[in-house]
Amino acid sequence: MKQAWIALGSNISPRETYLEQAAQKLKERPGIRLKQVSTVYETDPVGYEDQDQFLNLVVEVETSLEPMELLHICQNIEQELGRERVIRWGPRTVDLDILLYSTENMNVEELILPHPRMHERAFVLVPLAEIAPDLLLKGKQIKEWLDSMAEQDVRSIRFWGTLNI
Ligand SMILES: Nc1ncnc2c1ncn2[C@@H]1O[C@H](COP(=O)(O)OP(=O)(O)OP(=O)(O)O)[C@@H](O)[C@H]1O
Ligand SMILES: Nc1nc2c(c(=O)[nH]1)N=C(CO)CN2
Repeated sequence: MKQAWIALGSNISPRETYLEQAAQKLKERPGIRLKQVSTVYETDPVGYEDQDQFLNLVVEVETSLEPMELLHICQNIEQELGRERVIRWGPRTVDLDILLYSTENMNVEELILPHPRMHERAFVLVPLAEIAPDLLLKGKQIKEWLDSMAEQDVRSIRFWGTLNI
């Protein structure tokens, strides 16, 4: 069994329903156990700013699947929930990004681990620090990555609530 952390995001209504369905689907897939679910945060869009606000959270799973199998499950759930790729970093019903898979380092186009942009995204670090503050990313704890972020970026991540799963 391996541990993995997955970031979920949605900015198309009904955001919380998409997130709940995605988490539920993850939970029901063979080879995946949902171990922890962070609270949900409302966040300003990063990258492509002319779009609605996101709801974001992070989950920890225990899995017998290989990294690429886990990626394909995530992509399959995105498809089932109607995700369309139109604009890079644009609106989405649901997005599931694998942040970390155990201590695995991978660098193929289809799957980069750890996720290459996770350390610069407050919408990832805030929920991840809540469920895994001591987890190491490039030799540094998640709570230390968060401490080194600009205060205004961290303050823009607003507590929203919890998922019903
Ligand atoms: N760690 C990873 N988790 C999920 N997808 C990844 C990862 N590494 C590489 N990819 C690849 O990235 C491609 C683009 O994914 P996606 O459209 O979800 O990007 P995005 O979420 O909009 O942007 P970002 O990658 O910056 O989070 C996918 O085809 C996928 O194969
Ligand atoms: N606030 C926020 N911004 C984003 C998000 C996201 O989940 N939340 N996802 C992106 C691509 O992964 C790009 N920008």
